[in-house]
Amino acid sequence: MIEKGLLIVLSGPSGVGKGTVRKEIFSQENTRFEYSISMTTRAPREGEVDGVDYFFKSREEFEELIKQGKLLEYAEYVGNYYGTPVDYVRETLEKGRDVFLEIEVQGAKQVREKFPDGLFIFLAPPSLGELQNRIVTRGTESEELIRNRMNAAKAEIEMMDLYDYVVENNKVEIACEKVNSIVQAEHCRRERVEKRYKKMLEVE
Ligand SMILES: Nc1nc2c(ncn2[C@@H]2O[C@H](COP(=O)(O)OP(=O)(O)O)[C@@H](O)[C@H]2O)c(=O)[nH]1
Ligand SMILES: Nc1ncnc2c1ncn2[C@@H]1O[C@H](COP(=O)(O)OP(=O)(O)O)[C@@H](O)[C@H]1O
Repeated sequence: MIEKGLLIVLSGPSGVGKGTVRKEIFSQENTRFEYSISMTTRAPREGEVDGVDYFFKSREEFEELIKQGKLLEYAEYVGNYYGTPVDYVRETLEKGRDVFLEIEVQGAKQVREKFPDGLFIFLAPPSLGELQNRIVTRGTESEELIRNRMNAAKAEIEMMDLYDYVVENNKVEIACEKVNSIVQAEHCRRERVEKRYKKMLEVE
């Protein structure tokens, strides 16, 4: 019986705009997803608040969380750990609410193994050239890191096949609309399956 919330995973290569799209979706008043705040060992940036943007942890604390099985997935990304708190995700889904994860591709692969029923959306760049432009204009990376990111991006783009949907992030508003439509369509599909299932049980 399908009665739990939907686990929505938005992923894609570094610099494609995952954070931008996620923030835009959550700034919309009618958003009904619950955003899962990640744990990280990276230092807070100016303006970031513990428990709002991330739960900021030391390396020791993070490794303890891994040991205790408190993370649904985790990955090391540019020298820092990032991970999703498993209890929050499971409890929120149990309440019938949709949970939204915005994570990099290694983590998304782990979630796919644990939640094959989740809805996996790959955010793709319009082109590799545009991806490089975005990483460069963001201005947070050195030249060497940009080269590393571009090499990693090619491998990340090949992982697109593991996803249910690919959304091109050309215009942020349009990418958000597409993500919202995909989620809505998935809910309708699941309701239909559930109705059919109930009917089948009535007949037996
Ligand atoms: N695997 C995994 N990746 C995460 C998690 N939270 C954030 N990320 C990803 O980590 C990467 C770096 O995030 P951040 O340091 O905030 O920098 P950003 O590149 O400005 O988004 C981004 O690709 C995020 O999508 C998480 O819980 N698990
Ligand atoms: N649709 C878009 N068009 C142009 N620039 C974008 C778009 N989406 C994001 N960006 C810019 O690209 C850069 C990377 O976006 P970001 O959200 O940090 O990516 P990610 O979280 O995937 O690493 C940022 O400077 C952001 O403003």
